[in-house]
Amino acid sequence: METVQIGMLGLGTVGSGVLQMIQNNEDKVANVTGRQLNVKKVLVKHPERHQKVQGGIELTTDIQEIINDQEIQIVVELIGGIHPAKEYIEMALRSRKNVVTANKDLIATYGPELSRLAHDNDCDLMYEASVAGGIPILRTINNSFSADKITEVKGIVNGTTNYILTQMSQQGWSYEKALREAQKLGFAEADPTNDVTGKDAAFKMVILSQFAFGIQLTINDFNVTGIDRLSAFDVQQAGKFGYVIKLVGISRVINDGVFVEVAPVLVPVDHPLATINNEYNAVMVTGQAVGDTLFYGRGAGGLPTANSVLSDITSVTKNLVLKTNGNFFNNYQQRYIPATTDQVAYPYFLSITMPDITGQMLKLTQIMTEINASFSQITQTEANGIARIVIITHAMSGSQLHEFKAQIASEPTINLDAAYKVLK
Ligand SMILES: NC(=O)C1=CN([C@@H]2O[C@H](COP(=O)(O)OP(=O)(O)OC[C@H]3O[C@@H](n4cnc5c(N)ncnc54)[C@H](OP(=O)(O)O)[C@@H]3O)[C@@H](O)[C@H]2O)C=CC1
Ligand SMILES: N[C@@H](CC=O)C(=O)O
Ligand code: NA
Repeated sequence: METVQIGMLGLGTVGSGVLQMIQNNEDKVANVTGRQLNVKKVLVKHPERHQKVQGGIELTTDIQEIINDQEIQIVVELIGGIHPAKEYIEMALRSRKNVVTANKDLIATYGPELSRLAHDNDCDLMYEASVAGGIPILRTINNSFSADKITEVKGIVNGTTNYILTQMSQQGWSYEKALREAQKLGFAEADPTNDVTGKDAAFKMVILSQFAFGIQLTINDFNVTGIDRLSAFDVQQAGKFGYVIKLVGISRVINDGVFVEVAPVLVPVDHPLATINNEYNAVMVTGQAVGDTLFYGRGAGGLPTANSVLSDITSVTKNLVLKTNGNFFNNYQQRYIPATTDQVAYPYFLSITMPDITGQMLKLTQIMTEINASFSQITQTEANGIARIVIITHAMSGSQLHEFKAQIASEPTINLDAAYKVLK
């Protein structure tokens, strides 16, 4: 049987998982593709850390060793970040090597440009692992929703933050302890800033929006809020109202436009997304014909992510056999029109502090009345002369919320500490 030679860039959490899977599952891959897979060379930064690597694999710190190797037909990029991953992928594609990557930062930022370069060189560029780790979501949207009109894609697409929120609420762990553990388990990015600030989830929503709606956008086109400023008080209060707070990405068609956001939102305890815990992710895709569908699985971790990388490697291998490399991974294209804030309506959870003195509550009620918004539920707790008011509103538009924030900002004694959407 012929062998397909692979060059891998990076041998961390995901790279090690890919190596393990290729070595353990070679029979099945050979059965499915008619080819043997062999990892010939691996690019690393610190070769001294990888001395135990077996199977005749050559370690290198020089990318040219892989680019100039005529036998290597597939380059698997698992370094992460924009540079030098982008330059390495470009070099590989220009040398007519197919590329598989798990790099959402890069694909969300330069995906269309790199896909064009791949196409121009008759190469594949596939990135199933870039969204929701082990959940096979991109190929599913591409293949199985090819005719249905998708109206919404929403879900939990960052494993690290979902792990942190779960441990904080179920084990009472501090934010710092939960983050440290997520790093130890290999869920977090090398620098976890993008995880906790919502940027990693935002990259994934950019890619999901490309597949679901055909639109090209960047993370600068929509609001992104992470969990780094979420207070334990708000998590507790949400619980008392019957909600859990999850970091959710939403991409939703409204009239002719698309509304996209990543933020902590209140999810009713009986909603499917409320039951997604730890590093698990879930993506809910709603189609006009099919209605709601839900895809669930591990969103981070070596082996689950490696499974998605291997699904791309086997697809590329099948294309090599059939000589059909060079098609776009996603070829749905539509113009992107952002939905305007007055079109987007949700109930809100508003967390407010004010001095515990007469007249304050009246002011708050007057502001709500002036902007034509109303309360659905409200609680007040007090400590040290400060009243903490938590409100769940009826649905209000983004413009009403904006006006509410402006009016509260002009009241020196009333502070709006948090405003989160509430899912229905
Ligand atoms: N971890 C996860 O659960 C998931 C990760 N991803 C994505 O997969 C990719 C890899 O992530 P992960 O495995 O966690 O990352 P790690 O930090 O665990 O591994 C990165 C690897 O890349 C190597 N590397 C880094 N910089 C360079 C460089 N300049 N030149 C050569 N080698 C370099 C490192 O080498 P050395 O070991 O020698 O230092 C290391 O082996 C990222 O894009 C990430 O976003 C996607 C889904 C899930
Ligand atoms: N850091 C990411 C890894 C997968 O994409 C996450 O926690 O989801
Ligand atoms: Na995936």
